[in-house]
Amino acid sequence: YHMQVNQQDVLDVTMCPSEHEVPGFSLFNFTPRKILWKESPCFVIEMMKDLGFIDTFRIKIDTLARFVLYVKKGYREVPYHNWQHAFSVAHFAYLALKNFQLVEKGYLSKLEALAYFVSCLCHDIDHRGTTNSFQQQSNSVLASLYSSEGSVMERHHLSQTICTLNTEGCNFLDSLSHDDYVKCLDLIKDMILATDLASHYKIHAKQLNMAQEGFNKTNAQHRYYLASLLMTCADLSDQTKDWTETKKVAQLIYAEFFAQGDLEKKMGKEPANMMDREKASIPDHQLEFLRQCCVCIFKILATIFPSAKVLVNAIKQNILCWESSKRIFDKYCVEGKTSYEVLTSEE
Ligand SMILES: Cc1nc2ccc(C(=O)NCC(C)C)cc2n2c(-c3cc(OC(C)(C)C)ccc3Cl)nnc12
Ligand SMILES: [Mg+2]
Ligand SMILES: [Zn+2]
Repeated sequence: YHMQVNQQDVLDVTMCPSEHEVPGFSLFNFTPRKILWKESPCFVIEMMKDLGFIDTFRIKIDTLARFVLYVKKGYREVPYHNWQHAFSVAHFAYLALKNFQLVEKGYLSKLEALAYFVSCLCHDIDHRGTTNSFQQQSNSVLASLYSSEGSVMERHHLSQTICTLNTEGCNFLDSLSHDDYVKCLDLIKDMILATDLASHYKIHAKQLNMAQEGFNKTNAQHRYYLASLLMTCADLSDQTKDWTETKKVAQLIYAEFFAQGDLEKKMGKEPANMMDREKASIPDHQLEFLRQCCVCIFKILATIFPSAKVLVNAIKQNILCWESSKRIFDKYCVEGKTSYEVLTSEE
């Protein structure tokens, strides 16, 4: 596991000009996918500087730069679960930390805030563009490693994160006290494992009544539920942006899902409808996912942080857009086009 990151790349990132004042960068409606690939490592450093992590944890910039470059290289060029997804998820963590004032108001400790941002950046490292159930079905190496504990992919993302930290010259956490270091890795473990959809469904009800009871900062369970909620919100943050962004992201997600479905057919398996490019009805599936999964999660967030109401409204706006585009899909699908052809053709 020694992909080379060359010294010049590290220097470029450490010297990145701080005049990265992109208008609206710290607003919820900013779309991080517009940041250039080449410049994204610089923006990660800028965000961490802005969040005060560099000073608080005495982080060496060249070590951090090397870590970020290795993490970026650790992502594969799959349609959705790539570095651009990781960067956009970390950007949402930055927005949440700043706009909800998570540390200032005592919702997260400084260490939890650092763990949250780093977990978002690393939460899908080395994703292959296939689901946990596909790991079992295909008897992948990862399934043999982790299927007894579940959350197969998430355990792999965690292990890749630890490996990257232990790579020569990459451990930017090495100035933390021993206790803080152990605590930080524990938090990263909980946070990355929280991004497994199955884990989310297990604790969703508990997160709901935590929000209704009122978040209690001294309750360790509440702090765990909040950290998990912040991870899933970050992972789904594409859905809180404008319709053009949401539609673009849907094209990427289904490119991945249908590639898996094609693989499953080659393996003689029957893919789920959602993975089958011939059978999937994208608007219906997205409407279900937004109504069943996204809206609920962000409503809980908005119960704790009223300023997150704008995110719920953005998702509701996207639901309306999927409903109106459903009529167009239905018309074209009658003419024999697949859902995906309509999604990728209509401008
Ligand atoms: C736009 C959008 N549509 C989706 C439609 C279906 C599914 C899906 O996995 N269905 C279950 C089947 C595969 C067994 C996920 C979707 N999805 C996610 C997503 C969220 C995840 O997990 C958290 C963050 C915990 C919810 C984990 C992975 C992914 Cl890809 N992100 N955006 C989307
Ligand atoms: Mg994931
Ligand atoms: Zn993700």
